[in-house]
Amino acid sequence: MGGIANQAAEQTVGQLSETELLKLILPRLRGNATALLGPGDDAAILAAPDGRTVVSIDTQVQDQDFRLEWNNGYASTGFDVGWKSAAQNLSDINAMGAVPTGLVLSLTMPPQTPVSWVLDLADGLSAAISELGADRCVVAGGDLSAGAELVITAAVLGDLEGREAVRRGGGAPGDQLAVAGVLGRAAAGWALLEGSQPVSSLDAEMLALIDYFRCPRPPLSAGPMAAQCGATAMLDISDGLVRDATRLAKASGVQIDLDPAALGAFVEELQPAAHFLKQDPLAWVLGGGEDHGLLCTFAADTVLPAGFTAIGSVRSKAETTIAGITDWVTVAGQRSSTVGWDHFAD
Ligand SMILES: Nc1ncnc2c1ncn2[C@@H]1O[C@H](COP(=O)(O)OP(=O)(O)O)[C@@H](O)[C@H]1O
Ligand SMILES: Cc1ncc(C[n+]2csc(CCOP(=O)(O)OP(=O)(O)O)c2C)c(N)n1
Ligand SMILES: [Mg+2]
Repeated sequence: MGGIANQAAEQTVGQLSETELLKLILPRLRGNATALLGPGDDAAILAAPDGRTVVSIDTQVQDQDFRLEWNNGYASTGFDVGWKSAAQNLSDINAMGAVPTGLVLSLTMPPQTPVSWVLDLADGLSAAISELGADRCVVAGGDLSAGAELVITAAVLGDLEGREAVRRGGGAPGDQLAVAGVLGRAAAGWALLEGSQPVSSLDAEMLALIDYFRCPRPPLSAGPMAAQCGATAMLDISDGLVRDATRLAKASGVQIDLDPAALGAFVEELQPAAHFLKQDPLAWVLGGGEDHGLLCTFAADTVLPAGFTAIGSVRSKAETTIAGITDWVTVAGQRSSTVGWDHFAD
């Protein structure tokens, strides 16, 4: 069987039937006894012990979210894209205070895609689910199609385990603003990939930043823990700290001021890469998406759970507006020059 699989791995997806391709992919997708019915029928069946189901979906499109050839010579592997697909989806479940229970995967591929690239994608997806600690998450099924470019979509389900979900709109004046996970590393990695210095010339520290862009590590236990500790609002940072903090501020009707001193450790570790690329590391920390950290507000008297760092304050929108501050999010009271990622903006 291994011999046949190896032979197929040298082929392109256009040389196989859907059934043959699925036969190769399915054993690599993480299965789990918690699925009442896994891949193979018209739909899968998962248990929903809480009675409520949390659901989210995220897509990656070739040349919009990853490149098969980056400017610095690196080629995104199937593993990278599979890992990120899982990570970005699991992160949205985490950000509600829930635990991922199931994921479905849709792959649109040009016929010339190597089978080995797709199998690598299945391995990356499964590795992220395991290594990030989504122990209850099963890959329940998916879909295959052909198209002009690679499009990878995953939808994920989650279980609140009896907790209340933490939404974006519960932040209140006087709350502490805190973050779990990292800020700016994926943006630095992305800048290196788009830069003109060949990947072969980068040192280990810079390669580690590219690794973080390729395979982000959302802090998956932090969401349920924050929910348990009474987080008043929460979301994951996918499009950049300032943009996502603005979403939280608008939903909560509050004004957020970020403390640059509290962001210092995140900025500091990016200094060598920033120096190398002649870019501003604070812009990566404020505007960089794709790290999938968690941004939370907690009441002033809440002891921050392990893994969270205070990075700013939450004020009354009405009061700050009267004081002449029009922005939902400021940095040390000033307008941020960095806004973050938007697929439809330039
Ligand atoms: N095409 C769509 N149809 C319906 N709802 C959408 C669509 N795109 C985004 N949304 C919803 O808008 C909200 C914001 O989306 P998005 O910014 O992608 O969330 P996130 O950054 O958490 O992944 C989410 O609740 C999402 O479900
Ligand atoms: C080729 C390429 N260009 C640009 C980017 C940068 N980028 C793409 S999506 C994104 C933000 C997060 O993705 P999105 O689909 O908005 O996730 P969501 O907010 O829906 O979770 C960023 C910073 C990239 N990863 N690859
Ligand atoms: Mg999100």
